[in-house]
Order: sequence, then structure tokens, then C-alpha cells
Amino acid sequence: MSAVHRALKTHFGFDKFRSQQQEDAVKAVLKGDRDVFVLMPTGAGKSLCYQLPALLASGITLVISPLIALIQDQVEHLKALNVPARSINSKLPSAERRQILADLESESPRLKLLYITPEMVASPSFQPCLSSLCARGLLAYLAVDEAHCVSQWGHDFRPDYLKLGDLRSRLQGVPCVALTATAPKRVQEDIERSLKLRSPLVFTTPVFRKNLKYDVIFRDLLPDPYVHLLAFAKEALGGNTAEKGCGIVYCRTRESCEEVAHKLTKLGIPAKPYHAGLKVGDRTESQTDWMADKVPVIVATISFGMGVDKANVRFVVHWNLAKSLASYYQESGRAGRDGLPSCCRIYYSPKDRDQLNFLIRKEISRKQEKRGSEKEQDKAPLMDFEAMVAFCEQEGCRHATISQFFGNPKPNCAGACDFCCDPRLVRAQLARAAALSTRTGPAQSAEPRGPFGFNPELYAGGRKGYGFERYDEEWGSEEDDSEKRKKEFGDLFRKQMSLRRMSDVAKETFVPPDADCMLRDASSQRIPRLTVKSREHCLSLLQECLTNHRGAAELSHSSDTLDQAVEIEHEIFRASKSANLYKASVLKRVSEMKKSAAASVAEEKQSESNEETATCSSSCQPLDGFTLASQVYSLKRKRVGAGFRGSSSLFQTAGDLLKNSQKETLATNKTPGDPICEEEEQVETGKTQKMKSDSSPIKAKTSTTSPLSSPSKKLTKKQQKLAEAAKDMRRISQYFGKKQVDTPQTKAGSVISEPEEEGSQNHTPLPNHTDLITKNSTSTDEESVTAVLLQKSPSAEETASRDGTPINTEITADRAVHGENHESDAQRKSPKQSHENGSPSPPVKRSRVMKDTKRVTFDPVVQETQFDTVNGDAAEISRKPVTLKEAADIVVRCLDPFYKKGKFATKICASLSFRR
Ligand SMILES: Nc1ncnc2c1ncn2[C@@H]1O[C@H](COP(=O)(O)OP(=O)(O)OP(=O)(O)O)[C@@H](O)[C@H]1O
Ligand SMILES: [Zn+2]
Repeated sequence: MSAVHRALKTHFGFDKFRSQQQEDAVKAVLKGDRDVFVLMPTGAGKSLCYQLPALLASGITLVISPLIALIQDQVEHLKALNVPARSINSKLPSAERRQILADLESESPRLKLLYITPEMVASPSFQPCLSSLCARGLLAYLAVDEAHCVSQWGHDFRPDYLKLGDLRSRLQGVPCVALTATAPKRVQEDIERSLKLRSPLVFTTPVFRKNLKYDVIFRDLLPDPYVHLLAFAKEALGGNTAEKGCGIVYCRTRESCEEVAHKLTKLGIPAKPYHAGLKVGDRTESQTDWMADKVPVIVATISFGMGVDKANVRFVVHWNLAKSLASYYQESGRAGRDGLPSCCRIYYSPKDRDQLNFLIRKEISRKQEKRGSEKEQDKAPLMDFEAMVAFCEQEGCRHATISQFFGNPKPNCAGACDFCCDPRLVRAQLARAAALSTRTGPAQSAEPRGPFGFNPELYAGGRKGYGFERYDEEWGSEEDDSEKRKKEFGDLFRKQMSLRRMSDVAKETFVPPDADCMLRDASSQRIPRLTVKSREHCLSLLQECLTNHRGAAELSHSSDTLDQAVEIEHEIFRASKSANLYKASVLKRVSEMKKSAAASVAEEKQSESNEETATCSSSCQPLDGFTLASQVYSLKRKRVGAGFRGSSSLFQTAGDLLKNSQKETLATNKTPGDPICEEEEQVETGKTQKMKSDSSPIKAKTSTTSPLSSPSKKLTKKQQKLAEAAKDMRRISQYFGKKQVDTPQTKAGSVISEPEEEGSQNHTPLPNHTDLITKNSTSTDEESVTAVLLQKSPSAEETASRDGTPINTEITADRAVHGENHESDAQRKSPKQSHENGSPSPPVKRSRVMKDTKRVTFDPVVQETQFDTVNGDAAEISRKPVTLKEAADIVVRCLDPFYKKGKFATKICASLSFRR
């Protein structure tokens, strides 16, 4: 017996390979001299093609997989086999994450397989680990599971998968294994290109699976579809639901899931729904119960089942049409993995087809609007969908249709489909459906009718959005929804029209949630202009806050804080009427949580001496010789005081900051500062200002000429004015802050903005007080004030460019606020750079610094305390109403700190300070 066969038996308990292709693929991967492309149908045993070599090779195999649920499933399966496999993901408790990272950093890690999502592998927090593994030659293989996600022609295209091409480039010399079940020819080519596979060896098995019986039932012809489904399920399960296996019913909408599950249960077969609208706990329970055979039927949206490895699935029903034949093949392929006869049925409805057709076209058009251009591959979803429709409507062997679609020769069906079983029945059904269609008239036609008619040429465009990847759930109930469709069409029409008028409607297009979106009611568009990304960002803010309160400030988030955050977010979502009020409420909640947390540590903080703060400030060395913008973030607040404090950013360039901090580093030559130290440094208080001006590495470029640069000297008259102005500004900001909230706090330490689109540079600078006040004061409406507080503010950039101050540092600092998914350019580039330089940087620390800094620098409690100390009348001011005149006065004062009681103290140096 060969070593490979022995390992197969020892680790997996299999006596032989499932197929010749499986064996050949395993051996090719083991050889390690070529990249390998495994193209086998679902259930063919693709995973083994990298899992077995991973166990036999020295080092760790990095497995990229699209869904955390799928990863968990695989990891659990491997753990049960005593295979050292783990996953690093956002749901992992921090203790476990630390344990895994410690193992990976050890000299000879125990772990053999590390599962990770494409997002996580690209995240800054993971880079040090990756670089270290790579540098130490500990990466055995890179396996990309569900590789069709990489292709823009693939039905589950995920933009983050595209980044894997870069990862691939970094991992020179590490063989790559790409695996997928569904890859028509063009998708295969795209995968090879995207993953930069080097003339890979391709292992493929025919898609035909003779144990699967396919049939199509026209739902509209049935007197009671649920009863029909019940009879089918009973038969497929062998009558005894408890022992003979289980089934999956796929629905397109959450409502359908609920409805079908309810009906089946009522009729006698226990069924549970599974969709993204369920509470996390309920969803998990549905899956667990089904996996454990406690509930025989799961009724789910397509977010369920990717990679579900359950051998005894006796039937897969599509209550609604799949979006493509490739998807259908994959989804239906979850049946009969044990090789026993199983059934795959579609309950087809032309009405359903029309809806889907409409939605696909809409999705295509949305993508095109967003992109602003057409691409050849835009056509793919429609072509794929047409193949799906043809599968249902044609007179012919279903297996043959599938095989041909994947470029395989026509198989010998041998009665494994309804047509081959009895073509007359299929024909009869088609005829009855055609008759029904004629009777019911145009409603059955292929195109939905909108108020202005529907011109597919105009609206579908001969182009397509790459992958029509998110199609379920938010499309509303399949039941009588003509009103909704009318509205949808109306919206689409308006958008199309305004697109033609060159308006930027694309911004308003609702981008549906990803399949693994954690939000409740993720696809709800109840609040206009509130995007899923915004909500996810808010969720992460809440979770981060919750996590901190528990003292688990590491990068991970535990699942219970996530649950809690999901609940809180949903509660706010439900209670909010507008996007801005929603964001305001989130910030308020974050602020409240921070306050309560800060209260508990307030005593501790007070006891820390100024001396310590100053020491810390000077000892906090930049990482890798580079000072993070977040480390000098206090600049922004200094600007608030219009240069009142010593080293005002008004005169500071990023280059200066860098130079000075480097000088300081060399001079002090101390050990790198603990981020916590930096945290403390950022906690500016009135008491520490002098210290900071003396010890801060940040020196004003024009400090020798600026009258504002030496706060330790006796203040000149002008300086006093500036001081007053600064004080006023604080009052003002306090005023608006208080008035506004009930509300959101700029001081909450987080500005909620649209999280950046993939790859975009759309960062929201934290508004400084001046900007806020300036804008707020022109607004009387509560919501618009909130909007000013929360929306993307050009303030920092404007101010900076007005000043001539390079904005890079501030932007980077702002980016830090967005957490690990919104890393700075520097962070994004760092892995590659470090690889190229051969000296991996330690971004783990960097990201910690940024994270910590952001929290403390803008801690509302700190700001409030500070203010109260300096201006005891803050609270009073905040409660006073303000007249329009007062507001105008305030605005002008903010714009010009030399303004006082209707007069401007215009001085050359003043204008110099502002123009520089
Ligand atoms: N050599 C083998 N002998 C017997 N069973 C096997 C063998 N290899 C794999 N299997 C089993 O086949 C089932 C399907 O394997 P696997 O999950 O790897 O399929 P897959 O091709 O990856 O499917 P998917 O496309 O859904 O990811 C699993 O239960 C697995 O344990
Ligand atoms: Zn057939």
C-alpha cells in the first residue's frame, strides 16, 4: 500500500479513492511542481484533493473559502477526524484566535490547514501572520475552494476573490489548487487568469450523476402545490421521515421560505426555514437540527447549503427557479452525495420566470449604472438564465442539457429524468402550460409591463453586470406583488431616465446584502438612502464598542457581542425614520456605551500623571520608522483651536511630521511605545497641553515665525484672542453637540459614513469642530444638522488644502476609524511592499495602534471632561436656545477667530496662519 493510500485510510478512513480523477488530482498536488485545477461535480470529493496533500506535506495549507458557515462546516468535519484544521474569522473568540496565531508563529506549527475568507486573508490584521509564514517557508499550498467565485462570469462572483490574484503573486513558489464544481468553459479560463495559475493540470469528471433524477413540474397547473410538494417529499424520503434522509427546498424569498416551511410542517413533514432574515440563533438552530436529522426538511434561500456536506439529502426542490443552469446544477447537486438515488425537482412557474428575468435585467442595469460602462460579460447572467429556462421548457433529456452546458458529451440518462422516463407526460404538461398561458394573457409574457411599457433592448442592455451574485431575498414575495413590481419598474425607469440625464442616480441604487450579511432585515429598503454597507459599518462600530466593554480589545469579535450588536442595530434600524437619524442613533448608542465604559476607568485615568503622559508621548516610537497619522491625530484637534496650542497643524505638513517624529525617535532611542501608551498620549487634557507642546515630536514648520507656536511664553494679545476664539469654538461645538443629541455625537469617536466601496478611496475625514459648526449653523432642521455631522465632510481636506497642508496624514487617521475593512492605502500596500522588500512589516501592531488611538482620541467622555474643566459653563450653554443672530455670530467667529463682537482683528500673521 502506498503512503498516499495509507494516509487516505489513516486520516480519512477511506479504503480507496472515490475516482481516478480524485486520485490523480491528489498525486498531482502532492508532487507540487504545477498548479492544479480540480473541476469535479458537487460531492465528488474535491476537498480531499487538497486536504490529503496538506497532511502529507510539511507546512500549512491556506484554504480560501467564501463563507464562514462553509468554513466552519469543513473545520468541524476535519476536527472530528483529528486533523489539525482551524479557521481565523471574525466570529472567532479572541482567546481562540490568539491560540491559533501563537501556533502559527511558533517554530513548527501544529496546524496543517488554515481556512480563511478572501476578506480576512486581505485584512491588515492577518498580514504579519501571512508574511511570517511565507518568509519562513511554512506555506505548503494555497487552496482556493469554490474558485468560480473568482470569475466575473461565475454565478457567485465575489469581488474580494479578485484580490487573490495579488495574494497568489505574493506566494511565489507555493503551489495553488483551485477547486470548483461549476465552471463552464469561459469561467474556467477566467479562473486561471484571475488566480494567475501557471499552466495548471486540470482534473475533471463528467458532470453527469446517474443517481440524481431530474424533473420539472409546472406549479401553476397544480390544484394545491403544497400538497404536491408534500407527496413528493414523502416519497423521496421513503415514507419514514425520521430515518430515510432529508431534503432541501430552495426558495427565492424569505417569505416563501417561511410559508413553505409552515405549510409542510402543518401538512405533516417537519420543516424549518433558513434565511438571512432570521435571528442568528434561529438560523443556526435550523441548520443544526437539519444536519442532525432532527428536522427532515430545511426550506432555505440560496445562502444555505454552499458546501453543505450531508450525504443523505434525498431531494432538492427548487420552489423558485435558479438564476442560472450552473447554479441549479450546483444547488441540486447537494442531493445524493452518498450515491443513492435522489430527486431534484423544479416547481416551475412562468410567473416566477418573468420575475426573475426582470430582476436579472434590473441587476444588470444596476451594475452598468454603477460602473458607467458596458462590458461583454454583462450578457452572461441572461445567457445563463436562458439556459435555465430552456432546461425547464424544452422537450429533451435534462441530464443532456446539463452536460452540454458544461461542455460534456451527452450522457446515457437511462431514465434518470422525467423526459427520458416518459416524454409524453412532459409534452402534455408543456401543452397544458401553454394553454394556460394563452388563457391568462399578457401577464404570462416574458417581459413585465411597467407604466410606460417595457423595452428589453433599452433596459436590459446587451451588457451584463458581472455575476448576478446576489439575487435572493430582497426581491419580495413571489406572491401577488404586481404593485411592488410596478413600483420597481417605475424606480428603474426613473433611474434609467435620470442616468441618461447624467444624474448620479447610481448612488441611490440599493445594493443588496451579501449572502452572509449578518444584519437583520438586511435587504429592507425601508429607510431611503441607507445602504447595507452603512448598516454593516454601524454594526461593526457597535460590536467593536461592545467588545471593548468586555475588555477584549483584540482584533477579534466574539459571537455573542455580534449577536448583541445585531440586536441593537436592528432595534435602531426599526426605530429610525431616515438614514441620518439612524446613523445619529447608532452614534448616540456608541457614545453612551463608551461613556459608561469610560466612567468605570475614569478614576484610573485621572490618577495617571502628566509626567507619565509626556514620557509616553515621547517614547512612542513610530513603527517601522514611520509615524502613523493616527499617532499624530491630535493635530486635528489642535486645529480646532485655530492654532491656539503650541504645535498647530496649520503649519504642519505630513513630511514634517514624519521627519520630526523620526528625529525624535532617533534622539530618544527608546523602545517602541506600547499602543496603549500612545492611547494615553492622545488623551489630551488641558493639563497636558504644555507638556505636549514641549515634548511632542510634532513641531510647527513655521514655528519660529508663528506667534502661535510657543504657548509656554506669555501670550500676546493676538494669542489671547485666538485662545478666546478657541474657547468659543468649543462652546459652539458643545452647543451643537448637545442640541443635536439626543443625537449623534461627533465626539462619539466615530463618524459614520458610507464605508468605502471595494477598492475605492472614499474615506470620510472626521470633521473637526470648525467644519461642523460652520455647516451646522446654516441648518435649522434636525436632520440636516445630523447630516452635517455625519455625512462625508470635505472639511479636513478643504481645510488642509486651504492651508496648503498636505492632507495625507489626516486622511490616514480618518481611515483608521473605519476599522480593518477600511484600511489605509499604506496598509493595503504594506503586504506587497513588505514582500517585495523582503522585510515584512508588522501591521498587527499598526492596526492596533490605529484602532486604539481612534477610540481614545475621540472619547466623548474625555472631551467633555476636558471642556468642563476649562469651561465650567458648558452644560448651561448647551441648554440655552440660540437665536439666528447668535448663530450667525458663531459662524463668523468660527470662520475667523479674529472676529469679535462685529469686528475683525485682521492681521497679516492671522491671514498668514490661515493661508500658509
Ligand atoms: N475517496 C473517498 N471515498 C469515500 N468518500 C469520499 C472520498 N472522498 C471524499 N469522500 C466523501 O464525499 C463527500 C463529498 O466530498 P466533498 O465535500 O469533498 O465534495 P466536494 O466535491 O468538495 O463538494 P462541493 O462541491 O459541495 O464542495 C464527503 O462526505 C467526503 O467525505
Ligand atoms: Zn434524461
